[in-house]
Amino acid sequence: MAVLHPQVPAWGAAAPAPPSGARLGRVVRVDRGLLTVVTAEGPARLPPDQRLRDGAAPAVGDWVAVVGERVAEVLPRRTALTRTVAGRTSAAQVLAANLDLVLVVDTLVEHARVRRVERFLAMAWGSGAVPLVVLTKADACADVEAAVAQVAEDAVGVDVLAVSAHTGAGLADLRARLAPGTTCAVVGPSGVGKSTLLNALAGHEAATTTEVRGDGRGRHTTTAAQLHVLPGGALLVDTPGLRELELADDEGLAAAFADVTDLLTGCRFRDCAHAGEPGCALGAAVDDGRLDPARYRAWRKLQAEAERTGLRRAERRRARGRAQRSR
Ligand SMILES: Nc1nc2c(ncn2[C@@H]2O[C@H](COP(=O)(O)OP(=O)(O)OP(=O)(O)O)[C@@H](O)[C@H]2O)c(=O)[nH]1
Ligand SMILES: [Zn+2]
Repeated sequence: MAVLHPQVPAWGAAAPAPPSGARLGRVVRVDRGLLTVVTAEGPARLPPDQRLRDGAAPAVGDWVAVVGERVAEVLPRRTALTRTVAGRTSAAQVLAANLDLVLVVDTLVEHARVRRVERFLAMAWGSGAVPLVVLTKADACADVEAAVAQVAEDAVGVDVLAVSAHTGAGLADLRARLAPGTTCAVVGPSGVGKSTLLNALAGHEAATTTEVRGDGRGRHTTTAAQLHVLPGGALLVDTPGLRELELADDEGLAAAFADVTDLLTGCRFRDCAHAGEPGCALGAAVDDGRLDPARYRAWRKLQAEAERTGLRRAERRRARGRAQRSR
C-alpha cells in the first residue's frame, strides 16, 4: 500500500484555503465511514462530524476542514464522480472528489467493451473531469489497432490508449499523461485489470488483485476507496467495482454522445421520443448509415436509465418534503 508522506503532493496545485481556525486536510481513504486524512502533520484516521452523514459524507479526494480531531466540513468540490446507489432511494453517492482526469479502463480481450466504455464515459464526463480511455491486456489481443479504432470511433473527443501491464507496452505513454499534482481516478468493470494497472503504475503492490473467476465475470475485490501517490507525483483514486453503475443524470450522457445529441435538433417534433416517429432525425441517421444502430440503442437505453433515476430522485425529494411538512 502506498505510504503517505506528510509532504505528499496530495496538496496539489489547487488546494483551497481552509476556513479560519481549521486545518486543511485531504481525504485519502474512506473505510466504513472512517476517514484517513492527510494534513500538514501527516496522515491521521479521523471521524467525520455528525452532520457529515449520508448525502453529505466526505469522499476520497475531498478537501476538508479539520477542527481538533474531527473532520468538520467538506470544502467545495471542483469535480465529483458520482453514482446512484442501487435500490429504491436513488441517492447520488460521491465516489471521488476533485478529480482532474478519469481513466475509463476496459480490456482489449472482450467484445462487449464498446457499450461498456460508452457508459463509463458518460459517468466520467458527468464528473466534470477529463476522461481518458485505457484498454488493457494488449498482450492478449491479436489486432490491437483495430480494437482501439473501434472504441475510438464511439469515444467522441477522448483519447484511447492501449496498454499491457504484463509487457509494459503503452505504460510510458500513459504515465506521461499523469502530470504531477493532478488527481486521477480509475473506473471500469470488474476484472478488466484496474488493480493490475494501478500496481504497474505505482511500481509496487498498491491494490489487491485476484484472479478472475473461471466464468470470466470477475470478482469484486477492491474494498475501500483510496488515493495512491504514484512515483511521478500524480494521485490516483482506486474505487470499488462500480458494476452496479447507474447514471445519476443525463449531463454526462450528452457529452459522451455528442454525435447523437447534435442530431436531436433535426427531429420534426419537439417532444420526439426517437422511437420510430415520423421525421425523427435519429431514425433517419440510422437508416442512411450515419449512426450506428447499436450506438443508437445504447443511447436510448442510457437515456431511459438517466430518466428513471431522475424520476426516482424527484419522488424522493417530494417524499422528504411531505415528511418535513407533517412534522
Ligand atoms: N494478459 C493480461 N492479463 C492481465 C493484464 N492486466 C491484468 N490482467 C489479468 O486480469 C485479471 C483481473 O485483473 P485485476 O487487476 O484484478 O482487475 P480489476 O479490474 O482490478 O478487478 P476488480 O478489482 O474486480 O475491479 C487478472 O487475472 C490479471 O492477471 C494484462 O496486461 N495482460
Ligand atoms: Zn427523434
